[in-house]
Amino acid sequence: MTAIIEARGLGKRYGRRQALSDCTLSVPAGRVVGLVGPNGAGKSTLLQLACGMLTPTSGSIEVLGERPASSTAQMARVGFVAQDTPTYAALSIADHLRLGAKLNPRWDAGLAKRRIQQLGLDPAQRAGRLSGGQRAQLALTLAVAKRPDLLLLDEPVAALDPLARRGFLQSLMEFVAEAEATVVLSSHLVSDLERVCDHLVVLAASRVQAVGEIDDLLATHFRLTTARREADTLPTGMQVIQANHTDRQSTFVVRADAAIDDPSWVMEPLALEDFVLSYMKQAGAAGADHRPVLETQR
Ligand SMILES: Nc1ncnc2c1ncn2[C@@H]1O[C@H](COP(=O)(O)OP(=O)(O)OP(=O)(O)O)[C@@H](O)[C@H]1O
Repeated sequence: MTAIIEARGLGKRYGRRQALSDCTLSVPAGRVVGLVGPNGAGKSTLLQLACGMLTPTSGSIEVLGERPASSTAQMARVGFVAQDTPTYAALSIADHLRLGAKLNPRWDAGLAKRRIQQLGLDPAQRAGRLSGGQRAQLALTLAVAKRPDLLLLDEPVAALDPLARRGFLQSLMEFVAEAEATVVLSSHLVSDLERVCDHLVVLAASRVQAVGEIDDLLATHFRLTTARREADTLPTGMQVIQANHTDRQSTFVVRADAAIDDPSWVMEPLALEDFVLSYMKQAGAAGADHRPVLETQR
């Protein structure tokens, strides 16, 4: 399977702060990949390394088979919207679209115009006068109209109201289906990621904690409940991600390839949000030296 992003032992250090450590992952073509993790986990750093705005301090990353931003041809195939959705305050929306057409060889003028119309935005309006959400929509329009093979979006829906968020995610899915593009988007909203993503990367404490197809991740993680007992009494082949105990009862989030055939255990599937939270908590408890615990690739 062709990998659109291939990172090996990737790391980024800002002075003494290690923002990303030992990140090894492979993003398959045609996927919508959710990047999730707590504040300061390294999500923006990873996205900026992927678009070539940052250079690694260790390891390597390849995007579309090349070092990021290594050629204009490659840059034309990658769209990136930074977290602060930068636009030019003094330029109008129409100016932004004209600039997009001049700078991007694969520019889709019809799509850009349609999107601005659908959003009810006035093309004559200066970007500096737009609300935060409207500015985000303009930045997203510019990125999509570039017709990239890879679209990197850093918290694209953070500034959007719930209706606009739903609309944006819908149009993102249509874009992916039509253009057969790969999208990586970071978000704190797991429910949004669940709606549009088929692949997930959990980053916490500057490391990849879990990565893989969402269906595979959920098929191999469970919540186990039983009368109080310690984790080392669990059946073999189970990896404990998180353990909680009350006086009478123990609950474990585990990774397991098969169900337990023992009536003293209640084994339930895990919701995606609980899956993400379990890995985030585990990373928090283990501290910054924690090693990646799971890699599931098809
Ligand atoms: N330019 C910088 N200089 C120094 N430290 C930085 C810089 N940019 C990021 N960091 C640090 O690197 C770490 C990772 O930051 P990053 O912005 O990648 O996290 P994030 O997961 O995107 O966070 P958030 O969800 O809050 O946007 C943080 O500890 C942050 O303080």
